[in-house]
Amino acid sequence: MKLAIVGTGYVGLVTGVCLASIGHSVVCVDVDREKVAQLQGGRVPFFEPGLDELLQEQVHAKRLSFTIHHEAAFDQAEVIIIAVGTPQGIDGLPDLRALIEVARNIGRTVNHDVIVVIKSTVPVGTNHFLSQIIAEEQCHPVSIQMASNPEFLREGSAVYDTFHGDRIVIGAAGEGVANTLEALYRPLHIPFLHTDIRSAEMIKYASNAFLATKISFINEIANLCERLGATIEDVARGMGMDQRIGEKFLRAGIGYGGSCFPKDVKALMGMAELSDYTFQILQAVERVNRMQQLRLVEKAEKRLGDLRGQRIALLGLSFKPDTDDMREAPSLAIADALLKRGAQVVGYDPVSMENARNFLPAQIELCESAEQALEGVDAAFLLTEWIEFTMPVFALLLQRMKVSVVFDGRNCLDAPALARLGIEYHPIGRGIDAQLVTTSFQEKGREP
Ligand SMILES: NC(=O)c1ccc[n+]([C@@H]2O[C@H](COP(=O)([O-])OP(=O)(O)OC[C@H]3O[C@@H](n4cnc5c(N)ncnc54)[C@H](O)[C@@H]3O)[C@@H](O)[C@H]2O)c1
Ligand SMILES: O=c1ccn([C@@H]2O[C@H](COP(=O)(O)OP(=O)(O)O[C@H]3O[C@H](CO)[C@@H](O)[C@H](O)[C@H]3O)[C@@H](O)[C@H]2O)c(=O)[nH]1
Repeated sequence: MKLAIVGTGYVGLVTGVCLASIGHSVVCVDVDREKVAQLQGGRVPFFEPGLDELLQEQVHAKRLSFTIHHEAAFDQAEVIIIAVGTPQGIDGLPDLRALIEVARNIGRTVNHDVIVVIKSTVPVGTNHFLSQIIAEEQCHPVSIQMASNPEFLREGSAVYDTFHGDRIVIGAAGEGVANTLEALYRPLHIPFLHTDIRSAEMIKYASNAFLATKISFINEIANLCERLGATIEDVARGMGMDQRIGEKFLRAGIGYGGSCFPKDVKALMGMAELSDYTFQILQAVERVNRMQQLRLVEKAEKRLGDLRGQRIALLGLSFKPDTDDMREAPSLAIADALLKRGAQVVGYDPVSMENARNFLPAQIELCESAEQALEGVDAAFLLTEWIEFTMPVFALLLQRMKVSVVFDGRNCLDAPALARLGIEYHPIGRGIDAQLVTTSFQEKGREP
């Protein structure tokens, strides 16, 4: 099938490359000239495991090409997949300007029958809204049919997720459109779910909001484990073994970040508000997440006292491992809170140093290696569970650099190994002194 993909970000590029690899002929278009030039040169403009090799293979096989010209991409395309950004707008709802521009371009340019698929995450009703814009701009008497096909890939495992997704959701008004899209994705052997367009749009937000809820929930349980002398990993394992709960997304830590959860939770609350409905659970999910991002700072203040002048290393800056994406990374809120308290902050990330420079305040010293970042620090904060930090050799590095206190926001370090090396370790959600807990219950006149 001949496809045009609009937007070559994490979603558009991965989708384009993967669809080319199952035999489709794909032209990707983006307004960012520099990005397109890099892609034409065979280079992926961001870090995503496995994408470079696959991209080069598909370009070489002449199934994949890149352009800045919409008309060239749309020419002969049977399906146009839109994957441009929908960042958070001023009112909490997504900013749809890029999508509107693409819809206008489609209306003005397309001179043959086509299916337009919205893959970007968009508020319920956006497909309908965009189809009106296309119709208003339409210059040729052709059939332009819309479909919603939300994307569920995760950054850092985007290629794997595209080939091994749990479901492909196709929201369409007619059977013809749904059948064409099913044929497009059939080689992936992923189960399909056919719905109406609005339900497909809602599935995306409901899924992300539910996952964010799971994270805030387990983080609150972790906070309680600390106070009641339980261990969050054991608790999460015990919960996850119940298949109705499931083991995934129960990792406690310093909260969720990234370009999706924070923005999509806000958007769903915004949609609720516009419908005169208050989404109370999500208000709490957001509040808990904001609080959770600062847990390590609180712990450090409790342990080290006034943080003014104390030198603190932030290890891992991206919002999760295996990506260089810094959007809404917890490291940003943590760096900010430490600076406000007068700490001297240094940072290191194995991959996202270039992006980190653009996102973090200039006062933060960025280092070329973990070793450099750990030089003379009073404490280290582990913020992203990159594999290099979880290797046994990293604990030895901490010892060699004479780091005496470590606050682990991802519970990814080996506590007994650190104890053997004489390093004080503060993870999230592991109650350390159940005796204290008993005392406090008794003080309140209650037997635990
Ligand atoms: N990043 C993810 O993991 C992920 C996963 C699922 C869904 N989503 C959703 O998919 C959408 C895209 O996300 P992303 O992270 O890939 O965004 P991104 O910011 O990485 O990329 C968006 C791309 O669109 C391009 N663009 C903007 N206006 C354009 C136009 N008029 N014509 C052509 N290209 C244009 C930009 O230059 C950019 O390259 C968003 O709605 C997001 O919520 C993202
Ligand atoms: O148990 C967990 C799982 C995740 N996280 C955090 O949650 C955030 C998001 O992680 P993840 O979901 O793995 O990454 P994303 O790339 O943001 O992917 C989410 O957002 C995408 C964009 O909408 C969706 O497509 C994906 O299905 C959805 O998982 C990160 O900060 C993680 O550290 C936790 O704190 N605990």
